[in-house]
Amino acid sequence: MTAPPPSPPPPPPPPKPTYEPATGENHTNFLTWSRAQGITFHKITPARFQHAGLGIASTAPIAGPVPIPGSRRSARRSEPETIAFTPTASLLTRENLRQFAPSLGGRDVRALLKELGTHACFAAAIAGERGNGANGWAPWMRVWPGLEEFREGVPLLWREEEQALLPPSAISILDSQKKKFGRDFEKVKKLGFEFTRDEYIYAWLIVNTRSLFYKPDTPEYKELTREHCMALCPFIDYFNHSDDGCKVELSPRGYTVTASAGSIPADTQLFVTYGCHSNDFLLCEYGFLLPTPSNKWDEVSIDSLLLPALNSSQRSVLEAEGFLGGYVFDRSTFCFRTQAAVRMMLIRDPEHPRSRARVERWRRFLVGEEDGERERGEVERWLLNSLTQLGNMIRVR
Ligand SMILES: C[S@@+](CC[C@H](N)C(=O)[O-])C[C@H]1O[C@@H](n2cnc3c(N)ncnc32)[C@H](O)[C@@H]1O
Repeated sequence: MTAPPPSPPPPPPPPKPTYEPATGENHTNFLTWSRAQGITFHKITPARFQHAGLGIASTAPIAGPVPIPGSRRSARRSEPETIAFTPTASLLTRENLRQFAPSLGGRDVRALLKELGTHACFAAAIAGERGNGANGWAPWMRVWPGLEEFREGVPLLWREEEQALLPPSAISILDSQKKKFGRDFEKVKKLGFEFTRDEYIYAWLIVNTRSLFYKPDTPEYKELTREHCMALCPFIDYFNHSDDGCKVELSPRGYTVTASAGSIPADTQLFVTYGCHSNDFLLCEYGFLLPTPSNKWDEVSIDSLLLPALNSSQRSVLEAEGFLGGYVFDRSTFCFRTQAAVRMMLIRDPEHPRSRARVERWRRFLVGEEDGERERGEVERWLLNSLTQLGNMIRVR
């Protein structure tokens, strides 16, 4: 008798998901609180991911807007499943600030919003309520990161010598953030709030990292500039960012999240998109970076190379045309502003009458009436040289 053939080896176990559902008491309480508020979520769970901290994972396949087979109109797509929904009444908005923050006491909330603006005012409300266990939104506040977690990622909280290691493009974002925070904290103190710097900066960063664009169709919001149109949104603020995330829609009922394209398999991290942001911006404003090739909005500022290379006459012509500063390159090309500046740099004295013809040609290039071929070689040499300089700076760091 011959021996039976050896049985095939068992199939390898499925790869272990790279997340653990967030099961701590604070998260469980928050989910119970959420359901009681009418917040709904399906086939997803808050989870901790390797390298990306807390976020949202799918626990089962989720249907997205897939093309309907046989449909004559190729644009017809199936209704996507609702992944998460947060009703308006649960948000932190300008309208319900008083309800959210009893600590504002007898203050005139309208006047406060006018004086401080939305960001600084929300931060004052949060700083005043964070320690209030009886606050109606307390279970939500308990799942937010703490100040120590912010210290790891957010440059605003780093020591000066750490901040100095950032590239110039990030330093300029950080500088404006420092100014904005400084102004807000000063105003808050003048209005008699007695927060420590740590208390206020924590709340200010919570607003900075967790707010959504919020512009309901009301007369008040028509008057507001974009930077003041924001709300904080329980549950939907669990979603991390990618450059291509789920769709988040605002209606008078609230915010709804659906898959933006195709369906989502189980055990996948779900993202939303915070905006078309470069890695410098994500790091300074949110405290994280996307891996380099995966951020389609990434760009590198070359202001620190280009601006010092312009003489005062070149700067003043560029300024007059609205082309001074804001020079970047992305994964495929240098921006048009850079073209404008480098081409201006080739005209040594643009305000002198003898340069008139060249400056006119430069202006025609700006409006697309001149192809710019004549200067192309010189422009490309300058740009190549600037890339080499940047490469050297990066290696030194
Ligand atoms: C609105 S919260 C998103 C959910 C979140 N992780 C939390 O703390 O609840 C925004 C923060 O999440 C983190 N974050 C968002 N997207 C990320 C990503 N793609 N990778 C790593 N961290 C991310 C950053 O710390 C950011 O400030």
